[in-house]
Amino acid sequence: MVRPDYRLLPWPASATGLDAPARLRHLVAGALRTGRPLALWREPGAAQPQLLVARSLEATYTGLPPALDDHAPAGFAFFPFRDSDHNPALFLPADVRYDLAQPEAVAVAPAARTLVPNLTAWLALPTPAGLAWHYGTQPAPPTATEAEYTALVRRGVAAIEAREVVKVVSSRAACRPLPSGFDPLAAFADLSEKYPRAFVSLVSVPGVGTWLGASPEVLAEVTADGQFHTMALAGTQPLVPGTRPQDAIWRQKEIEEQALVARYIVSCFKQLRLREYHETGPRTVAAGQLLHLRTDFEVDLQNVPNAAALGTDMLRLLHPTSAVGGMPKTAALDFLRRHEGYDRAYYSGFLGPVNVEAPGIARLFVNLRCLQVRATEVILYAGTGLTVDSDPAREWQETEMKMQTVGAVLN
Ligand SMILES: C=C(O[C@@H]1C=C(C(=O)O)C=C[C@H]1O)C(=O)O
Repeated sequence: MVRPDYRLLPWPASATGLDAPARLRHLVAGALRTGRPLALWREPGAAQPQLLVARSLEATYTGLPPALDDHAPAGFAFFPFRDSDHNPALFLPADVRYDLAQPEAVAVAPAARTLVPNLTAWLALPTPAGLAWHYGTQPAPPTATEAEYTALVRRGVAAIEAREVVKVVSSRAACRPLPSGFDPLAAFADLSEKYPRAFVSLVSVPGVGTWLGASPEVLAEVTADGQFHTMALAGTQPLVPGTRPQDAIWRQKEIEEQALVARYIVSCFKQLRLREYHETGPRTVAAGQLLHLRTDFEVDLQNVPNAAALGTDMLRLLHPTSAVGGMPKTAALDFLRRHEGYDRAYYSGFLGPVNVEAPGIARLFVNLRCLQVRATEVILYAGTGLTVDSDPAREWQETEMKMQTVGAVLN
């Protein structure tokens, strides 16, 4: 749905022969060529993706997590694990929108009216073959060998045994050569097809880089019918071909790990003095080739005092959740800062549209199962929740499996 104050730019006659994906490529090329940030995403279960182009890099800098109420600005949040000068918190204003479900026109927000002549010129150009993706200016992160990662896991387990933390989620980066002719737009389409229930995203921002992902995890969602939704997702095992998720058997370790995440969410509700919420699960869900335990939490915003602030307040309490940091939060984040040995950047941050479809609709996901595209290499990221029973070799295996979700597009 396009909001009434947007101006609709029809495609010129020269675009008549172009289908919606070709038009998408065309717009992406224009945004990249003119140094503009963009976000392309496909919501879980949706048939078509949507593109948003911000009018300028400067307009995307924001110091805070986005507000989740119907008066808040419309845009796409791209938030790092830890906000810093290297990894700024971004909010791409919804200046130019292209919804592939409505491929006949491009919508331009009132704040970006001055772009109309430039946009009209882009639309009339021939579709370019190569695209100039934005690359990050930070060096590639150090990657951990199996020996280094298992040492980190042992350290984490020791910190749990010493009661410094109850749970900590360690992670690592891995580097692969960029396959020749790698096309992020084709990879995005591939992920959308492979993972129909994931939140599939491709974000490209000057200086920050190009990130591609297929996330299974909702961080905070506010829906058209006035519901707030979040989830506790944790515990991992491979989906054995020919078996059903609901028949999976879980070990005590995963059950406890996931219960901690659920308890953390409940503690956030308690801090906001919210008692009226529905909790469903835990149940087993599939995410690509993996199974996880998931508990869903729903709040009917019609039934709570101060409903307008609830989404915003919850988001600020939730990030980073114990599914990606640990518990207690400060001690776990401190452990990671001291021992993890690399910069997570936007991995395990969050991303998604706020008030884009309509005021009051926001869908933010944890940035998991993602990779960063660089000029000659690709960086994959994955983590694992540690408990006192963690086996280092298994945790390494789990990061390998998690990297295969998005890594499938490199084969
Ligand atoms: C940290 C990741 O995933 C998180 C950790 C999980 C676990 O420890 O079992 C499962 C799902 C996610 O909440 C990741 O995918 O990198």
